[in-house]
Amino acid sequence: MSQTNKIQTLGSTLGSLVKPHRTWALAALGALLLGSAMSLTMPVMFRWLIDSGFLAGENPEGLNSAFGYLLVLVFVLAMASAVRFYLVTTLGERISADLRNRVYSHLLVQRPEFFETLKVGEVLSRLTADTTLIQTLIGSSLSFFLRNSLTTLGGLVMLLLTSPLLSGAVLLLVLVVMVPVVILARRVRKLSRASQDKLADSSAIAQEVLNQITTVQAFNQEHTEAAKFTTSSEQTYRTARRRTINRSALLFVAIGLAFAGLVAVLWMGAKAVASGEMSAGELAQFVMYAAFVGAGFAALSEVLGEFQRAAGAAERLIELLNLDTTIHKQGLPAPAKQGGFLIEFKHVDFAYPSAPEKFVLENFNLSIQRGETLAVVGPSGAGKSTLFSLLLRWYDVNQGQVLIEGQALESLDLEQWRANCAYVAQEAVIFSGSLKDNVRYSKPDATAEEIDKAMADAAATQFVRRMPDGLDTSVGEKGVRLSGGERQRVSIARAVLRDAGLLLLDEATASLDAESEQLVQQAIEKSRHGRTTLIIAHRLATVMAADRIVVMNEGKIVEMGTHKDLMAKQGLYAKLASLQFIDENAQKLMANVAN
Ligand SMILES: Nc1ncnc2c1ncn2[C@@H]1O[C@H](COP(=O)(O)OP(=O)(O)OP(=O)(O)O)[C@@H](O)[C@H]1O
Repeated sequence: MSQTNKIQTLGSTLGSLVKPHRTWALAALGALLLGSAMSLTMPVMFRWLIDSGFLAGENPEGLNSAFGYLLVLVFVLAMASAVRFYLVTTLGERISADLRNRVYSHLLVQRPEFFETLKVGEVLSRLTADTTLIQTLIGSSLSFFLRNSLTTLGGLVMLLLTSPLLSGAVLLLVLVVMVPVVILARRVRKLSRASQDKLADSSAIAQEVLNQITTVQAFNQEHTEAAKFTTSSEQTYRTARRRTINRSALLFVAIGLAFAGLVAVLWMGAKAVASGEMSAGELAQFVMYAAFVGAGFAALSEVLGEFQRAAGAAERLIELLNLDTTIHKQGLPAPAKQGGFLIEFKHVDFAYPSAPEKFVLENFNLSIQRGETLAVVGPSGAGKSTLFSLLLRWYDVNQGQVLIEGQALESLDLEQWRANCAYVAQEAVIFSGSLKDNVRYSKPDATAEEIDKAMADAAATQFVRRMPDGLDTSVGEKGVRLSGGERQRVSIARAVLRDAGLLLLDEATASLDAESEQLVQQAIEKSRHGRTTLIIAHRLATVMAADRIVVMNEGKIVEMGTHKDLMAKQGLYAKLASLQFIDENAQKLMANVAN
């Protein structure tokens, strides 16, 4: 993006953010204008004081009222500044909260592929650090900039009115100061972006490691991980230092040149007073305005650095907000659940967007009847879970179609369609909160009876009874306080509670003991009536209970039929089944030995 485009996008983003709060922003602007006008009036007051005999001690009454006016001026200035500060800072907070909410809502509707390429830590850093920068920009830098621009501009006009010759000298000075400032500011901006990126990298590293802390500790990787983090944060530090060096240089140039010039102007002014070309009051007024202008430019150069950082942050946030990996959502009303759904995969080709060359499904065809329970088996990586990803529309097919009751899945209203699906992931997903919160995640308005029934169906009643606070027991982040099997039962209860027309179970019973598995099996058995159920399973017991079994290998269906048919075929299924039998026999043997 070119520099002008960047400023334009920053401007239009800021504009759209400020728009809903324009009354507030206008009030802030009013207070700012009033404050600046008061500041600019101050030197005139001083000139008047000096020239009307303040120095000579004449006219003591006039002196009293002049100081009285000055006091009023100071009071108005103080009030305007306080009001401006309140309005502007609050506006900054409001807008940064709006922006955070907007970015977060936008993130939540991104396709899963977005999160495959961008690390969660990085996203979080954008959500917090970058929005904070915008807050600083609106809540202080922008007002600082406006205030200083006004006093600088007003000061310049007043300088010209006071003494055109001396003003010429001051303007020359401004030009001399501006050139190095602009060059340095550009460098600061580049380094700012780099520094924010580096910070995001560090937080992405920390996020991943802290999420997997037990594995890190089990493999003694604490030192390696700490070293990785250190390397990353050292890079952040070095970039930040380079930025600070440049900003310091910026300050030196701006302040040094400005004040040196001021001294020169003062010298010229002193000579003018001595020769009677100027009154003492006029010189005082001139010097005050020149100080305004000098300090104004110095302040502007400083705030320019802030702008650059905020522009970097805004650029990244705009990038996020403009991302369009969202799924086209609106569409035809999804068909009503009438004893489940008729689902057809027709000539489906599919490759994950992150590996577009590798087709996970190729010319895949499958019809699933209304109310059918279909088991999907096959070796790891065969493409079983991918079928679920397509049915839940995390991804769309590359070729062919997925039809629901004869309608293309892509044409259906996504929210309505997903409301018809209940899904249990391969790895049970548990949120922090209570057991109850976790179960009713699928149906927030569920009654206590419905929750109890779902828990009972998922064979979870027993373990919940043993919990200190029953259903209100807090499970910890990601459910760390539950065992693997307990987590799985909670996520099954969640799916059962949804009472959806399509139930998708991805190895839902894998971490259950034999008894719980049997109980859940019975629950699935009970709940399969009136809905279409797809079960990905490795265990034979689960598979045998299905109406039909589909055997997949390398993205294709290689066999299909009942357990009996498939065993008779002596193909892949029979092979997988025999391995499973051996496995189960071995387990029984072990159990006998243990007893
Ligand atoms: N997000 C992804 N991006 C790229 N490739 C993926 C992604 N998810 C899965 N794959 C690949 O797609 C293929 C099928 O994966 P899938 O998860 O459907 O297999 P599966 O049959 O469910 O395996 P398992 O029994 O191990 O769960 C695998 O080769 C896998 O590496």
